[in-house]
Amino acid sequence: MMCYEKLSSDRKLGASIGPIAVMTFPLGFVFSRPVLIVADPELIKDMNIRDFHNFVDHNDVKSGDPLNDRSLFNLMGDEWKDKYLELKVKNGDELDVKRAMGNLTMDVIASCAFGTQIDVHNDNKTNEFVANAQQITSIISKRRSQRNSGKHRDYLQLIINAQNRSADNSEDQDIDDLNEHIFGKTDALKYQKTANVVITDDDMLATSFLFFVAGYETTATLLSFLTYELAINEKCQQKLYEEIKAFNGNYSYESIARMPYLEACIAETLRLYNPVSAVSRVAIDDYKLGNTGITIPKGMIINFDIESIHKSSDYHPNPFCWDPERFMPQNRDQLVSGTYMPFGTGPRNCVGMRFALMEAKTAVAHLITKYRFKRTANTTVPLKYKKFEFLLTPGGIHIGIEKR
Ligand code: HEM
Repeated sequence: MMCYEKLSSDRKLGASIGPIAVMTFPLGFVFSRPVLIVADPELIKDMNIRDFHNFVDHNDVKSGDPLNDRSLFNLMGDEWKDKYLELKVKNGDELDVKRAMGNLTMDVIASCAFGTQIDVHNDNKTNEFVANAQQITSIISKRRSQRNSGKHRDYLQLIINAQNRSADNSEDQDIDDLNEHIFGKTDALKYQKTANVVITDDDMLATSFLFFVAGYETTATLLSFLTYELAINEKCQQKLYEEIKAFNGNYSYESIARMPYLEACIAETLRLYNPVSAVSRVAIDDYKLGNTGITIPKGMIINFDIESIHKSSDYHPNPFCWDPERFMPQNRDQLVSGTYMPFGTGPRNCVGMRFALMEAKTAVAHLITKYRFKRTANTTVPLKYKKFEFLLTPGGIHIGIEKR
């Protein structure tokens, strides 16, 4: 098993400062406001679950552009809660791994979020969606430039029209009644009918944009790091292959849920290579920070330092070692509660978590059935990272691939 120090120097910060720190300029300031860094699992749990009501919002990074300001990430307080529920309810050659996985996750997000069938790998020159997405979704920028020109002729307009119709359309009522007949009445449905949430065109654009940005790169990164680890850890790859092969190509939702080693490989990859190193909140009111004697003033920005906790030997023995065994059912009782949160924690954690996990597991099941990944002379061990990226980004992952 390979074990080595993988943090790039700019991500080592939290690990070296202890569980709580107010950082000084320039590192600990966001737009001239001081930031409290918290890397204590108990405090993070308290603040994100028990006292969530005081830390509902992310740091306000409003720019005046509705595409940014109306995205789920930037909604505040009750507005966020309404939107959140809405989404919950609807809700042999060498391989350049990062590129291949990016192609795959772009196909998936284009299909699931935008209802558009594309094939990035084979059609990246002529396909309009791909061409636009490569410049960060010009579907949306095109719309922005045509803001006052009435209705648009694109997929987003279809969704907006459908939503507007549903307010007074009896067909939707029929679907709800049918569901109630089969499953019985639910509070969620009652809430949906009375909440009277208004979704504007800007809300839909912002959400589409965020789903693309949040759903494409993160999952591509997870798949890239996992493929890399499988290539350099042959025994783990073989164990995974044998587990998946036993399902004879049946990778239904139910089958995927019965693959503990696949689950463990993904969980361990998200521990060691969590794409999002920290998440932030803003204190709605003054707040006593556990038994530290510190009171956080209203309006202070807090950064929950996920990276330090994932890499702390206090919680994860041999933290720089990629070892899926720690997430196998028989070993899970050794995990310390609250020390694993690649998707954040509490009511405002990642809304796309289940989608991302199912996408990644299904992709790996299909890939590993057909291909074997191998370390080559060009495979960089240990990996190098790009600095100052928002997500943890490898400098380049090159591995060998051969048909089984
Ligand atoms: C491996 C894949 C992914 C990882 C590691 C990840 C991680 C995260 C994290 C850490 C947050 C911040 C949570 C917090 O503030 O507590 C977040 C938020 C979010 N993610 Fe993900 N994510 C992934 C995939 C996705 C996908 C596939 C989608 C959508 C299709 C998505 C949509 C979102 C949205 C909309 C938010 C903002 C939620 C809010 O503010 O209420 N993510 N994600």
